[in-house]
Amino acid sequence: MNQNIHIIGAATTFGQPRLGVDLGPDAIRYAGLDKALYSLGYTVTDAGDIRSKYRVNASNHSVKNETNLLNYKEVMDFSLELAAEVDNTVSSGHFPLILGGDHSLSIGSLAGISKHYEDLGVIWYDAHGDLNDSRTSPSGNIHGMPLGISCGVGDEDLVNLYNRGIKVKPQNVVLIGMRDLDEGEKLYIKENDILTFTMGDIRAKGIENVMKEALVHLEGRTDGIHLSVDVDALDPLETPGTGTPVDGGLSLSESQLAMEMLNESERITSMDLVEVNPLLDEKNKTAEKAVKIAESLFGKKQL
Ligand SMILES: NC(=[NH2+])NCCC[C@H](N)C(=O)O
Ligand SMILES: [Mn+2]
Ligand SMILES: [Mn+2]
Repeated sequence: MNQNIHIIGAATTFGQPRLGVDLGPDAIRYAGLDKALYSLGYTVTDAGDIRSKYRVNASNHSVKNETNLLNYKEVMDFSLELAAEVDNTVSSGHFPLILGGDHSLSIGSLAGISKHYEDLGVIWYDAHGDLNDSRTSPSGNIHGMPLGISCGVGDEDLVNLYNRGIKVKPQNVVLIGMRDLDEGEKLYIKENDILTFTMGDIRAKGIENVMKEALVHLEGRTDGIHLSVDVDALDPLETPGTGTPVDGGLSLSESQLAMEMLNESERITSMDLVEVNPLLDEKNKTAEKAVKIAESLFGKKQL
């Protein structure tokens, strides 16, 4: 694992309608992220937050429009800024650890990271596929679209953001924790043969076998792996402070085992940790879980 971690706060809320997810990066910091990483021996720097230049208020946020891409301009501008910061982070040899913020931030993080890899792999640890486009999205919320956009589907300017072309090949993607896929997403997964582990698969095979299969699939075909963790992959009993919770999710201990295995693989080269919304949380419990997940990814062992 890269010993130099650069934390980037991606304080965006425009990808979805619940106010407060832009406070996620500080909630994760206050839950003790940097101390946890220092104790594991890493050098940690923190860029502070990238924050939209657009003011957020209850009435201008997520107003329905005819394109079914809510807050399009806000998401576009934010993504460009984040992509540049992430690109510089990788160029300077650091591991980018991007704290969200809603999941639309992955448009920017993947745009910045993918510049540095021929065949970037992506592990999408989430209840959702985030593979919608404006036609298939039931909500118009762009946080339901970042993986689709990064795979080249949807609005041309978002697809070509920061550097032209597709950022991630669908065959280099693994979905883990799926339990709330929209019809269009299911179709896309089948048509593109995306390796997908639903909660049913995880219950049947166990998380250990799932992670092994995921790593075997990405071995050989990828030259780096980006891990995108949406805290709603975990069960809402574990992580209540998130905007689109779905029952029947992963436990903390399963997630810790998954992260430990990723640490041991030494293949993970960047990470997003997203959708922590402290305004929906109980005493910052969700941010504390996010820190535990990061600790396990960066090598904390139970024994
Ligand atoms: N990153 C997330 N939490 N995404 C939730 C997406 C929910 C739903 N599939 C939608 O597109 O609106
Ligand atoms: Mn999700
Ligand atoms: Mn997500």
